[in-house]
Parts: sequence; C-alpha cells; structure tokens
Amino acid sequence: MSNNIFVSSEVGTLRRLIIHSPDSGLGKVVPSKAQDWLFEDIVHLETMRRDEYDYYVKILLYFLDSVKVKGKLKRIDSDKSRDFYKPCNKKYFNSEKVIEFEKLLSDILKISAVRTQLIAAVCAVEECSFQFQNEMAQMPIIDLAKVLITGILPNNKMLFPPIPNLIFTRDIGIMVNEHLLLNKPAKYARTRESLLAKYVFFNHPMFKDLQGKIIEITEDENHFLLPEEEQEGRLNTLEGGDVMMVAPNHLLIGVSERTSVEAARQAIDLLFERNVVQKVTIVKIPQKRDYMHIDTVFTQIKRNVWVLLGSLGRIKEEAEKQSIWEELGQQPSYETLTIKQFINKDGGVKVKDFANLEDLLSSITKDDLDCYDEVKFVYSGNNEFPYGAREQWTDSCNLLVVKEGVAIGYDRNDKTAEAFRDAGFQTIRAADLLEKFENNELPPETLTNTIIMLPSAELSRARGGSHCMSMPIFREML
Ligand SMILES: NC(=[NH2+])NCCC[C@H](N)C(=O)O
Repeated sequence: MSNNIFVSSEVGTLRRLIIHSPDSGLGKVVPSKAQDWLFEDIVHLETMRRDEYDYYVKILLYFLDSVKVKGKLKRIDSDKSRDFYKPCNKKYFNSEKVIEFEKLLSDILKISAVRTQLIAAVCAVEECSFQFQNEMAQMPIIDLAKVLITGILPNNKMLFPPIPNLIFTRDIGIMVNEHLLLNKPAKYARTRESLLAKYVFFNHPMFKDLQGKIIEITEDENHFLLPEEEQEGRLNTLEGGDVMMVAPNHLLIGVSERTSVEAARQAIDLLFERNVVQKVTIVKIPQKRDYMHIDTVFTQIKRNVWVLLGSLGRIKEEAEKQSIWEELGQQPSYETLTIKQFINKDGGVKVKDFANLEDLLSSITKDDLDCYDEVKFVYSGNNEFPYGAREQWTDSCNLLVVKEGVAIGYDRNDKTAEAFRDAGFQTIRAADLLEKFENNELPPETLTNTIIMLPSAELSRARGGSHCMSMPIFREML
C-alpha cells in the first residue's frame, strides 16, 4: 500500500477523498445550455453552496479530519463570506484528507513546464486564440486555476464554457487497489475535466507513487480508419460512475449510456494483464439518461446491505404479476440487465452469468467479502409505485459510505429513508448530526447504521448524489 493512496472496497472506512465545491461556472448555466451541460435545470449557486454542499464538507471533515472543524462550527457558519471553503483564502480548511481538486490544480500550475503544457492543451481543446493563450500564461496561478475550471476571466469575460459537472469527482477516475483507472468521457461537456485530471494525477507530488500505475483507456487503432459516420457512437468511453471497486479481488464495470463495451473490454484486458484484480463483472444497464452510470441505480452501504432500484432488480413477484399482462401483449415496466463475470484464474478467463442484480450483489457479499450475514436490499422509494423511479432520479441509490454502515444521502428521498429505517438504520439530518458532534453528544467514531440526510433541493438538479460527488483515494482495508 503506497502513500495512503489505495482503495479496495466501497465500504471500508474512508480516510481521504477528492472533492470539488460548486464553482462560479455552475452559476453560469443558462436554460438553453442546461441539457448540453448535462443538467436538467439551472441551479441557485448560493443556496447550493451555503445550505447544501457546505454541509457535505463539514460532515466529511468531521469524519476524516475533525481538527479542522471540531468546536469551530459556530465561527465558520457565522462568516458570511464563506472564506473557510475557498481554496485561495487564508482561512481555507486546507485538508490533506478532504482534498479540493482546485487546490491540486493550482499546485501543479506552479510547475512552469506543466503550466505551459496544460494551457496549450486546454486552449487546443477549447479552440482559444493564441492571444488568449499568451494572456493565460501571464496570469497569477490562483486566477489561472479558476479560469481553467470556470472558463471565466476575473473581469467576467467567458473564454470557454464552464465544466459544471466537475463537482462529480467520482467520474474523473477510480482507484482500483493501488492503481488508478482514468476516465475517457462520453460527453463532450466533460472533456476538459478529464484533461485537467490527467495533468493532476501525472504531475502532483501527492501522486508520485501512482506513477506507473495509472491506467488510461485509448481508442483502438482500427477506429481511426473508420468513416466518420461509423466512428460516432463507437468510441471507447468510460466514466468513473460506472466503475465500482467492490472487493480487493473484484471490480464492477457498468456498460451504459456513458461506458462502452469496447472500453470495458479494454479495461478488463489491462487489469488482468497487470493482475490488479482477478474478477471483473460487466453490468449492462439500459442506455438511458435516468440511469447514466451504474452508481445511479445501486450502491453499497455495508458488506451485506445494498440500496438499489427495484425495477432493475429481481422483483420476482412483480414480474410474475406482470407476466399475465405481457401475455395480453402489454410491455413489461421492469427492465432486464445483462450481467457477465470474467474470472482470471489458472492462466485462463472463465465467464459466469448472473440472472439478476440481487444475485450478483449477494455473491459479492458472500464470495468476495466473506460475509455470511443475511444480505439486505433497500429499494429506492421502498419499491412503491411511482416512488422508486422518482427517488432514483434524485439519487436515492447513490450514497457515499464514510464508514461501514454510515452513509451520506439526500434528504428528499422520503420513501427510501423509510425503507432504510425498516432495514434497521437511523436517519438523521446533516445539521442535527453536526450539532450533536459539536455538543460532544455523539463522537463520529461511535456512529453505526446511520443514513445522514444532506439538504439537496439544488444539488439534485445537477443529477448526481454524494457517491458521484466523491473520489475516494484512500479507504481502510475491510
Ligand atoms: N457518477 C455519477 N453518477 N455522476 C453523475 C454525473 C451527473 C452529471 N450531470 C452528468 O450527467 O454527467
């Protein structure tokens, strides 16, 4: 295990992660561009920051780096300028555990050769004039980092579009044990994010031990010879939300709206070649905006507890009921998944099929995590029509585990919260939990079986939950 950069599960105690707080580019989304920029709506930036995301940061700091916040929340909250949350500010929390992407970017921009290369690369992608490229080279580092992220100059001129989805740091790459699998985004709106991320991971001293262990997805050489109309839609793309490190030996890869079969294949070959994991399971979900990545339809909460969308799961009884209607020519309202597991063993690769998601998740619990407690499934919207679909759309299945059984979710998914309570979890609002922490009523280490409810009216409009808003780089081994 190198330099505290290692992830071998979804539920081991979280020790370090990369986040990105909503930047001013998010406040520049206009209705006509919202869909192109992968939002369904425009957001109110101040509310999103102050009343929602800042709570996420406080909770993360309490669990991962409590000295930064413990006993200080009254003072932090009373500062209207939010200096504590601004990476360039003297009062910035500057944690080595809850790490801001903008901070990492400004660190590497201090290296002059990297700065020159990165400015040129961004200007090429964004088709900037040579004059702007030269102007950017003269900017103070802090301003430059902001411009590269927001696309907006200090005088408010927009040089290129913002990258509002950078708050979803999950999608830039995934730690697979000691390796990092970088993404290759399917959507143009996310191209600059992965370019910036690549520079950060290859150049920041924090990741020096990762060198030689970064895996990149590339196009197959035959691709370049295809006529343009055939090239489109056949790109090798892979986004972090489709990759889940569920056990030291086992990686899940979703094939989805964003991740292609070809990219998944390439990832399997590279991972097996380097012996990074011994099992990769491909979970093919319907190519739909609602589902975009596998982590929008299921995540893990404990070794033996999973939250998922029922209409993609087994729902046997439901299926049986519906078969009567199908016989009468009706379309079923559940969708099928294809699940194929590739096992690299004894010099060959064996393939195994799973009939449904629950069977796969149960097998992970038992066969990979050696847990023989009853496997529990918490269904989005408590599987009540039509709340399953409604709450999945607002990220009921997309939770971030801070320690086994303790996860951060959105407060608006009431029926899913009910399902969690039925499964033996307590649910608590982020603000109430922070108050208990501050009053020493409850040390974070003692918390078990709890879903922390983050305010989410604005955040959920960006179409991602706390799982998407996190890139874990260090979790304790289970
Ligand atoms: N891992 C995830 N599910 N990320 C969600 C990303 C949401 C973002 N608006 C997009 O469409 O790209």
